[in-house]
Order: sequence, then C-alpha cells, then structure tokens
Amino acid sequence: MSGAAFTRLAAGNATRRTGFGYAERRAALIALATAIRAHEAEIMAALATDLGKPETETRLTEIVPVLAEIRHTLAHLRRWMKVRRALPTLAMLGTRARLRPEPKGTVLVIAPWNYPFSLALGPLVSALAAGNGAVVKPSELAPATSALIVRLVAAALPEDLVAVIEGGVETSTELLALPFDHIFFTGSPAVGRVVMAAAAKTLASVTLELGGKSPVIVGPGADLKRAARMVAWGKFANAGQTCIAPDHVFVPRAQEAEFLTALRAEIARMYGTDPRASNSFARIVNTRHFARLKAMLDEARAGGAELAAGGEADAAARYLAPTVLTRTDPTMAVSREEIFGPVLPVIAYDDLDAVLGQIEAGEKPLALYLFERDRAVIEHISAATTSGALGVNITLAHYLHLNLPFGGIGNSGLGAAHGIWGFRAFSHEKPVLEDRFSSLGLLMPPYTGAKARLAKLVQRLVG
Ligand SMILES: NC(=O)c1ccc[n+]([C@@H]2O[C@H](COP(=O)([O-])OP(=O)(O)OC[C@H]3O[C@@H](n4cnc5c(N)ncnc54)[C@H](O)[C@@H]3O)[C@@H](O)[C@H]2O)c1
Repeated sequence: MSGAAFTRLAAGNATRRTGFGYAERRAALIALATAIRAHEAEIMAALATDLGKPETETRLTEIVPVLAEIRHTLAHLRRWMKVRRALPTLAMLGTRARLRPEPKGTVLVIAPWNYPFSLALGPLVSALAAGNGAVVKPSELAPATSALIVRLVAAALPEDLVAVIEGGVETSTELLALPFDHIFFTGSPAVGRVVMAAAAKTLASVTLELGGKSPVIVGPGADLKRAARMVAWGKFANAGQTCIAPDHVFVPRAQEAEFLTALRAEIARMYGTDPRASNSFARIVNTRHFARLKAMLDEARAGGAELAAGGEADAAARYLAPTVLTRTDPTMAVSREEIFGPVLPVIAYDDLDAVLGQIEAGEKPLALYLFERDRAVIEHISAATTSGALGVNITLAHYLHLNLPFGGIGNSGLGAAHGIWGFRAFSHEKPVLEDRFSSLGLLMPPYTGAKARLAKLVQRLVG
C-alpha cells in the first residue's frame, strides 16, 4: 500500500468518524458474516490447500470463532458504545464526567499463517465494532487463504473502509512505516519486537498476540485419562501449529507410564493407528517448517530422547505423525524453542515446586494447563504462576470464551483480544469533564492567607 493510498483511507475514516455509528457498524459486521457464510466452501478449500486442514477443524477453528465473535459483538455493541457516566470524586464535586469510547482511527491488523482466516478476520471484527477503518495484512505463508480473504472482504465491505494488502516481510515492513493509529499483531515474539519498535516511531498503540512455550502440569491428583485426552486434542489439533497448544507436559514420575499409555490410546482413538490415513489430522504448513521440526526431532533422538509414540515423517507430504518424546534434556531445541508442531515432550518430575520454579524462571507462557482434582493444589498453582491464561482440566477452550480476555503477558504478548477486550483495544475511551458548579475558582491565585487555609482543608479532606 502506498503512502497516498493510506492517506486516502485515513482521510475516509476521519470523515467517517461521526457517520460510522451503531447502525453502520452493525451493517458492516452483518455483511462480513454473510460473506463468510457465502464463501464457506472456498474457506474449506483454501485451508485444505494451505494446511491440509480437515473440514470439521476448519469449521470449528476458523469459521466458528469469527462468526461467534460477530454474533457476540452484535449482541453487546450498543452497550459497549454507550457513553458512560463517571461519578465525581470528592474534589470534583460540581462537575459532570463521562467516558466516550471513540474509534482509534485507521488500524493495521497483521496475521500469522497457523489460523490464517480467523486470526485475520477476528481482530477485524473488533476493529469495525469500535468504528475504525482497517488494513489487513494476511500471512504470505498461507497464500490460498490470503487470496480468499481479499475476495471475501471486497465482496462484503467498501474498499475505503477495509483494505486487504497481501505480501510478506517487505510489505509488512512498508505498512509498519505508515502512521497507523493502532497495530494489532499476531505472530512470533521475535517479530512482535520488530512491530513494537516500528510502532515506537509513530507512537501507534499496539496489541501483540505472541507465542512461546505453553506447559502442561499433570498434578499429583490428576485424572490421567482426562489429562491425556485433553492434551492429545490440544496438542495435535492443526498438527500442533497452535499458539496455545500444549508445548510439553510435566508428569509425576510415578504416573509417567500410565499417562503415556493413556496418551497413546487417545492418539489412536482420535487419529487411528496410521494418522497419515486419518482425515482428521492436518499437515505442516511448508517444507521449511517441516525441516525445522524434523531437525528438532532428530537432534532430540540423537541426544538420547526416546520415542513414546509416532516419529514417522514424510517430507514430500509434509506429514509428521503425532509424536511423543520422553527423556529430553534442557539443552535440546525441543526444550528451548516453541515447538509449534506435533511433537510432545513428556517430562517426569519428582518435585512439583521445582516444576513451578522452572516455569516461573522462564518466559511467561501464553497458556498454562493444569490437570488436578485437589482444589488446594489448583489454588496453589494458580497463585504461584503467571501466564496469559490458566486452563484447569481443559486445553485450548479459553480461546472460545468470549467473556474472557485472550492475550499473553511479557514474551507471550501485550493487551488482549475478544469480546469487549477486543472492542477496547481498538477504542480510545475519552474522558469528557464538564464544569457545572465546581468550586475550583476559590483555589486560584492570588494565594491569599484564606486560600492557603482552604488548600490545607482540601488536603485534609481529599489528600
Ligand atoms: N497469541 C496468539 O493469538 C497467536 C496466534 C497464532 C500464532 N501465534 C504465534 O505466531 C507464531 C507463528 O506465526 P508466524 O510464523 O506467522 O509468525 P511471524 O511472526 O513469522 O509472522 C506473522 C506476520 O508477521 C509478518 N512478518 C514476518 N516477519 C516480519 C518482519 N520481520 N517484519 C514485519 N512483519 C513480519 C508475516 O508476514 C506475518 O503476516 C508462533 O510464535 C505462534 O505462537 C500467536
């Protein structure tokens, strides 16, 4: 997008500011939902091309989240947009205060390739709900979905409201140099730093939805079968290419064998004895990521890690079986880097507090999962750890709960998405303060003795 094109979009949004009210925002969201429903078959086909994503998984993880975000937003938008009153504090008696949510202006949404449809359009829903114009930059690594998003958005929304700009790092870099009013980035922590540095130049606000390693703790009182089922589902959905996928599992040493048996049973239940033949298991996005994962696996095995399940790999088909490793060590890439694929290290532990200490010493995870029945242990771990979110006896599903903010902390992100938090990310809540009969005039210079005494009284009352 050229600077001139951006200026036109920004100018359009500035003139739209007062005209893009509840009815227009609602109409834009309904048009987007209608286009998504009309393009359903094309969405399925694009995701199958880019990620070998099974149709049901595409429906559940790409289409449903965006339609649900739209439905939730339509149900609550009038209330979110309301100008709210703020009660006067003692010092401000005699004034009237309100909070007016305003669109930030023209915003940029940069999306990753792993859920290339929902992570491009989900944030767009919040941007439109908050009254912004937007540029959406889908991921170049999911080209079929990227091209589809261009067609779908063009069919639904005016081009001076939303522009979809395709391209890779160069395009992204050019866009980041433009003076957007907010940047909503979903991707890796490394590129998140690039985005924040670029935003510093224009002082754009940012939401960073990043990644990292999300651990699972199987507690001493876990229901092992349930833990295995949830972990297998969370890890192997989209072949492990999920920002909140369980990265690795800590399991009490005495329960390791039983947990591994349960995990193998769940993998077989979900994907059969030959997951390659399953129509429920996705593929690795491209040969580069396949090679990265294969190298990680080979390095771990050469270093003494053992295969507890899977391990089969077919480069031509970008197929990597649901794989479980034991006996990994901290020097291996699987232990140091976000795995982002269907490889699951299971780590036996003797001391739960040492595990908590290890998690707290590392980068703050996007998600932490705990399997446990003992309420005291659940409360202890909730208090002892920091993460974007904590899932107890569940994986992934907090993403779908629109009355919860979704986001990371520290290395896993900044700010939050979904529901009202998405709306707020793209809004400026402007305080409007009106004087009615305040007594501020009594405190203005010249500072006579009476005013000095009054100031002391004010300090006693409100200070
Ligand atoms: N928190 C979340 O909601 C969430 C969701 C999905 C993925 N993720 C994370 O995203 C990562 C995987 O996605 P990815 O590989 O697409 O991420 P990425 O950071 O490589 O790319 C994301 C986007 O940034 C652009 N980009 C890449 N390099 C850039 C650069 N140097 N300058 C400017 N723009 C650049 C890409 O074109 C793409 O659109 C993982 O770390 C995963 O955990 C996070």
